[in-house]
Amino acid sequence: MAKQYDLVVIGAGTAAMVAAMRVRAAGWQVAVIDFRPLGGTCALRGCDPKKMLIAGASAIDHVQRMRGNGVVGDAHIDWEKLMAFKRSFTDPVPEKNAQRYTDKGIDTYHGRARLTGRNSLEVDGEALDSKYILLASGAEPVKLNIPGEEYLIDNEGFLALESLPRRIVLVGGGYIAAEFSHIAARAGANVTILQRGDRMLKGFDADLVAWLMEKFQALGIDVRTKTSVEAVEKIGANYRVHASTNGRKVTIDADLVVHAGGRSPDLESLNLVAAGVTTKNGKLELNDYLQSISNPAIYAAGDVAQKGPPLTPVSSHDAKVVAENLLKGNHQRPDYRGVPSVAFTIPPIARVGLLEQEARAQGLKFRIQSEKASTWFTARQSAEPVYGFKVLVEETTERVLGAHLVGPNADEVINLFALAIRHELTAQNLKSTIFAYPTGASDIGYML
Ligand SMILES: Cc1cc2nc3c(=O)[nH]c(=O)nc-3n(C[C@H](O)[C@H](O)[C@H](O)COP(=O)(O)OP(=O)(O)OC[C@H]3O[C@@H](n4cnc5c(N)ncnc54)[C@H](O)[C@@H]3O)c2cc1C
Ligand SMILES: NC(=O)c1ccc[n+]([C@@H]2O[C@H](COP(=O)([O-])OP(=O)(O)OC[C@H]3O[C@@H](n4cnc5c(N)ncnc54)[C@H](O)[C@@H]3O)[C@@H](O)[C@H]2O)c1
Repeated sequence: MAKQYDLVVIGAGTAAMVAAMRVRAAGWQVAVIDFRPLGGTCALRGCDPKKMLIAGASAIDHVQRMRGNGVVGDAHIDWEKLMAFKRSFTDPVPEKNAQRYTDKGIDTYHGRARLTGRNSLEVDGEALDSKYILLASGAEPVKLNIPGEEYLIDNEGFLALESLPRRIVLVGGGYIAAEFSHIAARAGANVTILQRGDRMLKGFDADLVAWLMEKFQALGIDVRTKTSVEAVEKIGANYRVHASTNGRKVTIDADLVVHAGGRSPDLESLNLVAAGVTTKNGKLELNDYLQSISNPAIYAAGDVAQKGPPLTPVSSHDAKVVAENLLKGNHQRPDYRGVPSVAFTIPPIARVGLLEQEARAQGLKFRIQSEKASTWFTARQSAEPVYGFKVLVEETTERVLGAHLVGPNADEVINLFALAIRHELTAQNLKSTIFAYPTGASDIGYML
């Protein structure tokens, strides 16, 4: 007979952990399933390991910026040891997660879950029945549908490299290409980015991205935009990447080719049809409560839901909403106002709220304060000329509509703008706040 649960969660990442813990705390019988080690993308293959490597790359960058300013001597990355530093965080994650689930009385299953009916699924030959099922299965690298696709490694492979090849090609020009290129270049690799779009980091403000590109150039990262990768060929131990740029064919030789061409949920492997869960244009059809419109027993949260931006804090927020709705009936809707996003280049670039073109498209009346602030004290004291901002303030209400930052502290200061947007603070509220000096936040008053 199938084992019975109140909630079975497919996936064991951020969304799964948050939802499972909350529902279990109310006494429900809960299970989580993952075919990978417990922990999810962020902790094992994304945000956290990436940031451990960025720590090494940042140290190199800081030394290089301060060279000639009182810092002497060389610093370089020992990739093997930097990887060991990364593993000091990632290796214990699955065991710690397993322990947390066990301590709370949540069952864990290892294997790929497939839905078998409206309230049932199977994992590794074992049948489970559940009153509710939460899809928290995240996203996977998209199929590029190019010959030689099998030669590319993805984020998981890159973040586990035991040695760093000399010539690296990144396919795509979004978050992953930006971050991985900054790590690899500072560790001594020759990096080429092949980006189909006409610029990198299309989710960020175009002016600020242009300022950041100076850093890519200084690092010797070869960024080729309007360049679409069409095939990857294996030649001996190496690769030849075939691309087209403005109709012209080009080839680039590499020791490693990395997939940075986008991620989307793998809905197919879930066998949604068996559970009567409908999709539209590659997305689950969900109501405002993150519940399937065709099967009320099924909810979704995080990257797989594709309701908010595919970021860790959004997965966590979705999961809290779903847990509330499961425990007390549908009453909470996700609220994605003021979700900040950072690409952890060195220096970082950040955004929250609306881009300039989005605010214009909405017909909003707003003023823009923007400056490349290379001469400001924040830039000077960190010897980092890439520093600038663009802030949009609504004319009638004085609300902050959007904030865009690049340079030192952008990854932290953006959170203050997020606070302002989410809680509808005015520009004057921010301006009149007394921030510690000299910190990144103490520049905010001059950005409004
Ligand atoms: C390289 C990289 C860097 C990133 N950096 C950041 C960052 O700095 N900040 C940020 O906010 N976000 C970042 N992200 C995004 C962030 O990692 C994700 O938004 C977040 O982890 C999604 O969490 P989730 O719980 O929705 O899914 P996941 O954490 O992806 O968990 C889903 C789990 O489901 C499992 N699964 C899938 N299908 C099945 C199945 N059929 N059966 C069983 N298990 C299944 C998968 O193995 C996976 O472990 C990054 C992503 C990547 C790839
Ligand atoms: N710091 C962060 O928050 C962070 C970091 C990494 C990843 N992520 C998450 O992971 C997701 C995936 O990141 P990503 O960088 O892979 O995707 P992305 O969507 O940011 O960028 C992918 C880019 O690849 C290009 N591309 C696709 N196919 C191509 C081809 N054949 N040739 C050339 N270019 C091609 C696309 O035009 C696009 O600009 C992001 O949406 C983000 O939410 C977040």
